[in-house]
Amino acid sequence: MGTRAGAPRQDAAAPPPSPEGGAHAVVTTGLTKRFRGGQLAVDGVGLAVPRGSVYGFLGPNGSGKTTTIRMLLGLVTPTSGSWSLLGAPMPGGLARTLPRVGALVEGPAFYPYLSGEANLRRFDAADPGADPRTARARIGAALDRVGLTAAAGKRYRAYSLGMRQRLAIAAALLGPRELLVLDEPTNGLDPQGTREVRALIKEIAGDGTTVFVSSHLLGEVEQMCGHVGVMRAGRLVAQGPVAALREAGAAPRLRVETPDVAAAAAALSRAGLDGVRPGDGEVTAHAGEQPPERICALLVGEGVAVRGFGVVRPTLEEIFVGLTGEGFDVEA
Ligand SMILES: Nc1ncnc2c1ncn2[C@@H]1O[C@H](COP(=O)(O)OP(=O)(O)OP(=O)(O)O)[C@@H](O)[C@H]1O
Repeated sequence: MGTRAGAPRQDAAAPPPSPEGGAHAVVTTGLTKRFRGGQLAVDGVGLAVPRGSVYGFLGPNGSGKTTTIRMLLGLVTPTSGSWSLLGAPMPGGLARTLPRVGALVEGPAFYPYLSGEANLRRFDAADPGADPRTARARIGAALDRVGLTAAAGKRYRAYSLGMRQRLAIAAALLGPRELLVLDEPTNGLDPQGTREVRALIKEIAGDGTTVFVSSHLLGEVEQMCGHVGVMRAGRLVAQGPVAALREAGAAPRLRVETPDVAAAAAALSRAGLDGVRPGDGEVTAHAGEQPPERICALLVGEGVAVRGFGVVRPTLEEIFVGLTGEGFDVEA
């Protein structure tokens, strides 16, 4: 989609160096929202979003992602807790900080009969903080950033789903942004549109912008994000680099295929292995410190018919299902 390839250009997404330091673009402490009526939507969430990261905010529908995002942007008042954006404590710093934050929470309503460019002009004109004198350059840069320069004059209704969503992201990039917050940006897109948006997010992150992106799709987060925060029923149940979560959650297990399930399970327990789980024609257990070949020899020595033997690591999906207690949609 892009015309990137290193050519110098005015880039709406490239942030200027931030005067406010700090290793994190977003920090929350005990962020909580209880709606009138008693619903505890977000419960003591402590986010730490490293600057420059693509941070996937992952959780099933209804787990509190949108409410958290709305609190970050000052659209919903937290019941308790505190937060900062780009190093500035909120909500006091909202007016000063929000111009450096692009957000796509509920997609902007675009006019079908206007071109993409004309839609952005209207959108920009409605922003009291946007300087009309620089509108043309900023709109041009945003369209370029999302790869819509060639289609700028085309009517919105003729845009594909992916182009429509890229235009919505362009609307969030009408100024230099240090942080881009996207709530389920690929929801409702076809596979091609999903690929376009995912590639765009990676490009924007490549410019140095921190991207905070929510999703209920594990596969999507795995493909796009270096960091992840996992929500379950309003609580943040895990957070960190994807690789570290994978490593921490992926304690290797021994898997023994055998018709003698009960005998194999008993032998593994006697050998001191934890987490022995008999299954259908197989037994698994935590691999522990003992060399697998010794365990295998021990099983054979005890007369267990070993048909297959191996060390397996849980997939990322299995780790997250363990964390959230429910299945994730892994399609992306
Ligand atoms: N304005 C509101 N008033 C009362 N309850 C609400 C309100 N907004 C959200 N909730 C509830 O808070 C919980 C969290 O919703 P939220 O939209 O934040 O979750 P989510 O993870 O973003 O899910 P989804 O992707 O489906 O929007 C849900 O149970 C929802 O019904």
